[in-house]
Amino acid sequence: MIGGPIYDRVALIGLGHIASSMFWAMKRRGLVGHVSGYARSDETRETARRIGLCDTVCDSLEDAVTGADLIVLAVPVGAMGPVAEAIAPYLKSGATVTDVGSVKKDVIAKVAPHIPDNVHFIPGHPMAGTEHSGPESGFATLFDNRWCLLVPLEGSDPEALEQLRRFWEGLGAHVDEMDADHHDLVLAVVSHTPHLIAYTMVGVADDLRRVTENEVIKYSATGFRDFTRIAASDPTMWRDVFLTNKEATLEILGRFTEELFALQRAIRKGDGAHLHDYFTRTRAIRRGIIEAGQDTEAPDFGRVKVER
Ligand SMILES: NC(=O)c1ccc[n+]([C@@H]2O[C@H](COP(=O)([O-])OP(=O)(O)OC[C@H]3O[C@@H](n4cnc5c(N)ncnc54)[C@H](O)[C@@H]3O)[C@@H](O)[C@H]2O)c1
Ligand SMILES: O=C(O)C(=O)C[C@]1(C(=O)O)C=C[C@@H](O)C=C1
Repeated sequence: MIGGPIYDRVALIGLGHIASSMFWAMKRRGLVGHVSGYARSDETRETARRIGLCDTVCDSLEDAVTGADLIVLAVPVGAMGPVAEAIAPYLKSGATVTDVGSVKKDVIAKVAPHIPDNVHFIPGHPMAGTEHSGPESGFATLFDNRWCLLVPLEGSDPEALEQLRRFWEGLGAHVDEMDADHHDLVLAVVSHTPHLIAYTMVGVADDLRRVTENEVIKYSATGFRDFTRIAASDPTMWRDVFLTNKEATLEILGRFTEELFALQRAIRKGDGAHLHDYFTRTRAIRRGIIEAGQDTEAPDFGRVKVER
C-alpha cells in the first residue's frame, strides 16, 4: 500500500458475513497492519482460525480491542449497545469505533453513551450484502462499487472521518454522508420494507404449498426466485432491523399498503388504464436506474439505450 496502512491495528467484533468480507477486502489491498477478531461462540472462532480469517482470533473482547486504532462493530443491530458497553474500558485513546449496522438512529442511541470522550465514534453502513451469513460467507469484492454511508455525529472529528472514508474507499466502496434520520427513512424504502415484502410473499407461498404441491419449488426460477433469495436472509439480523427501525418501516409499509389496495381495486374493477399507467411509471424508474449506471449487474444493462 503506497503511503502505509490506513490503520495499524483493526479489531473486528462479530465474525460474520460483513466482517469476513471486510477482512478479505482489507487483505486484498494491504489496507491495514494487523487485524484481530472476536466472535461470541467457540464454533465461530474455530472456523475463523481454520480459514485464516483475521491475523489473530481472540477469545475475549478485551484482547481483541486492546491497542486497536479502528474497532468495527459487525454484530446484529440489537447487540451493538451491549457490545459497546463491554469494550468501552479497553478502548485506546484516539481510536475510532465504527459499526456496519443496517439501522443508524437506534445504534447511535445505544452505542454513543458508552464511548469515552477520548475515542471517536463514527457510525457507518455498507450498502452491500447477500442472503448468506457467518464467517465463511464473506468475499473480498463484496464492497466493490457499492455505497458505504457514513453518519457522522455532531462534532465528529474531521480527520477521523476522513481516515474512515479512505478506509472504505480502500475496501472498494463509494462513500456518502447522511444524517441518521434520513438514513433510516431511505433504508426503510430501499431495503427494509422490500425485505418484509419478500418474507411475506414466500410465507404466503408456503401457506399455499398444499394447493401448489411442489410447484413453488419447481417453477421458482423466475421473479419469485429473487423473493426466495431475499427471504433466506438471516432471521436474527432482520428481526433486529424491524425492531429498531420501527417508525420509518411502519411509515413506508403504510404507504405500500395504500398503493396495494389501489391496485387491488383496479384489478377488481377491471381498470386496465390504472394498472397500465402504474406499471409504465415503475418501468421508467427501473430504466432510470440502469441509465444512470447504478445497476451495472443488471442483465439488461446497456440494452435499454439501444432499444430506444
Ligand atoms: N448481511 C447483509 O446483507 C448486511 C449488509 C449491510 C450491513 N449489515 C449489518 O451488518 C451487521 C452484521 O451482519 P452480518 O450479515 O455480518 O451477520 P452475520 O450473522 O453473518 O454475523 C453476525 C455475527 O455477530 C455475532 N453476534 C451476534 N450477537 C452477538 C453478540 N451479542 N455479541 C457478539 N457477537 C454477536 C454472530 O455470532 C455472528 O458471528 C448487522 O448489524 C447487519 O445489520 C448486514
Ligand atoms: O443483496 C442482499 O441480499 C441484501 O439484502 C443487501 C442489503 C440490501 O437490502 O440491499 C441488506 C441489508 C443491508 O443493510 C444492506 C444491503
